[in-house]
Amino acid sequence: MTQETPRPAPGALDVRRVRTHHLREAKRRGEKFTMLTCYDALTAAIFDAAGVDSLLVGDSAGNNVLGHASTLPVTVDELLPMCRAVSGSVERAFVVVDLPFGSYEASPEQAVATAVRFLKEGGAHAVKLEGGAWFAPHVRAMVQAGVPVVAHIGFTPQSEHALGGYRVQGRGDAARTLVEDARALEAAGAFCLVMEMVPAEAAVAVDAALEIPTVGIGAGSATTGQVLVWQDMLGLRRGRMPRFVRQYADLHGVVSDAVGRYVEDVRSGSFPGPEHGF
Ligand SMILES: Nc1nc(=O)c2c([nH]1)NC[C@@H]1CN(c3ccc(C(=O)N[C@@H](CCC(=O)O)C(=O)O)cc3)CN21
Ligand SMILES: CC(C)C(=O)C(=O)O
Ligand SMILES: [Mg+2]
Repeated sequence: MTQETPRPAPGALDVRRVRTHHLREAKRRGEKFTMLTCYDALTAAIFDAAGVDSLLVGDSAGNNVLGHASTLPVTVDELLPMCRAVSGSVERAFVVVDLPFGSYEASPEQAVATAVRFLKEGGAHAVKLEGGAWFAPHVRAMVQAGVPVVAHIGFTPQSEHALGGYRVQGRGDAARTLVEDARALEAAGAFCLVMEMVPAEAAVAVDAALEIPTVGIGAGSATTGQVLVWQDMLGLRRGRMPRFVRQYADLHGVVSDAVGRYVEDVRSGSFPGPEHGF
């Protein structure tokens, strides 16, 4: 006796091109979505084809591409070409770019001007900014200009010196402040909200207080989306991993071995072989 496998109803993210309303729809339907950082064309094409729903051209490029100790030195002019490379290499994924430190804080006008550059010159589909309720006017101005905005609260790396280092935010009573900030950012028009390094219970409270989907990094499993820095989850980056990372591959090992063999082969004269010549 054969039984027909029931075909699952297509999910909210079962689409040819991911858009803001699909991410919102995912939350309503209780479905999850994925986000990975991405800074170049080749990884963008791989992640897009592998089914990642959203790519973040993060200012974490400061640490992971440009060789800085933090995200603070990253500029718009550095992030723009990476953004263009990523947005030009995806067919399906939704591309979000970080507004770099110093490129939006001064005024809603400054935020609009920078965001417009990222959509116009970088091909981004949305921008992300770090901070709470005090940036509601900036969010509103960008949304009015036609820019989809992702908010980012909890540990906000651009404020590491103000926050006193890389620490969990929203412990105890501070969870209420996170909820208030999130509500203000949603009311200002943000369509999505990232929470970084907050206790799982605080993330549950924030997510429950919002209509818009939340994305977590070190924020437990209640958020609709999850985001990781790709060099962390694929084991390319050396050093101690943050607690919130699950490592899915050892690219550092793969690349070290391969490059080591190339060096050996050239030194020994075994590469290039006759088949590599003309
Ligand atoms: N490679 C990389 N991964 C990231 O996740 C990341 C960046 N770079 N650059 C920008 C920000 C900075 N972020 C980070 C980086 C490190 C920790 C970290 O080391 N956390 C430790 C200590 C936490 C604590 O002391 O409470 C951890 O174990 O999670 C956290 C957030 C997240 N972002
Ligand atoms: C860690 C994520 C959320 C980020 O902002 C980045 O990669 O820059
Ligand atoms: Mg960032």
